[in-house]
Amino acid sequence: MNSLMRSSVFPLNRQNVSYYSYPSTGYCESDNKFVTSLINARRPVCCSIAPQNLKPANEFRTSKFKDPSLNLFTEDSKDSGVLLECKDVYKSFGEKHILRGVNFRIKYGEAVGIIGPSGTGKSTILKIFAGLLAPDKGEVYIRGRRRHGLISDDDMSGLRIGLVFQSGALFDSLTVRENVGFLLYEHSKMPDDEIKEIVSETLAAVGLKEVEDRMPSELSGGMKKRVALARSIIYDTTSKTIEPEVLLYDEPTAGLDPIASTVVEDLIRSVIAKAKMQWGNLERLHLMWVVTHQHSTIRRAVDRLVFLHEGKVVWEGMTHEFTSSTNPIVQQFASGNLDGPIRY
Ligand SMILES: Nc1ncnc2c1ncn2[C@@H]1O[C@H](COP(=O)(O)OP(=O)(O)OP(=O)(O)O)[C@@H](O)[C@H]1O
Repeated sequence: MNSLMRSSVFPLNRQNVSYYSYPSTGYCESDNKFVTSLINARRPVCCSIAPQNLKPANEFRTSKFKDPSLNLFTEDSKDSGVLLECKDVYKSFGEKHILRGVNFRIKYGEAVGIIGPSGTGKSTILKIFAGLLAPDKGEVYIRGRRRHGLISDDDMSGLRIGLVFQSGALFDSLTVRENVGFLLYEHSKMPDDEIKEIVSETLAAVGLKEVEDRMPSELSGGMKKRVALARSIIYDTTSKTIEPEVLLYDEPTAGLDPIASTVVEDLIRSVIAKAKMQWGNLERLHLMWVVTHQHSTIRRAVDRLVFLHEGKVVWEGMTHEFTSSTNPIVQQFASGNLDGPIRY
């Protein structure tokens, strides 16, 4: 199959790419800048394709960047296995002060969930990680290297990040097969037959069969979500590098029935298990970050939780500590009680 970007169904140019690929729900000025940067880089958008040229960690640290301040390190996180660090991060949208001094660290190989009341800024943090939004104040360090602003062509030499949006963000004009196999059609040397087979296997893994030739508009919301998940976990069997190294999921199970949720939760888990089996450790699959409200997802898919409330991290702990926490905010959230510090 020819490149989808050059095909008649997906002719990639500045005028039409955002129509074809930009998530159909919502608009964000900063996201649009990101889209533009990716268009310039001739990369697909909604998969949040991250940088292709991964360098080994030691080489990475000595890389030269246009902005000299990018070479700043946090001394203590440089060699302590910390992959990602947020230091006193603030973000407002107009008069709405969403993040008000967020601090946390995530180590290599962790499966972390971020939870908290609706509208508290969970997706905003995820977008800051992915480079779709820039913090107003504070510092974000990735592998000990300070990042300023958004992902751009110049500083895309960091991690490969796969982001599954809440909306699924499928390419409306491509079939399910083309959506799921997008990266492989565009960037791998795999023959079409093989891609077709892997796409069907990956779809089957998320509980979808015989949907390959459908268009996204012919799918239910839950099916779209699973197609997006399939797209995030499909990988090039001929490549030695992991694509992606960081998986960010925004509400991967919201709107799914309980059984479909379990399928997705186990699948998220299995990405980690697969990396462990294949490479013996998790050093290469760096991080899974899941934004969720679902208790089942908290229990099944992640090891550690970060609780965000009123723009700050108010609790961090292992998943099994969540229900026994004595923190009144966590207790109220876990029980769904109307009385307590969280007010709606
Ligand atoms: N691009 C934007 N422009 C303006 N306001 C925004 C933008 N993105 C988010 N917001 C606002 O910021 C707040 C936090 O949004 P966010 O999506 O991060 O919350 P959340 O914790 O993920 O919520 P939920 O659990 O309901 O998905 C909301 O009030 C939202 O309306």
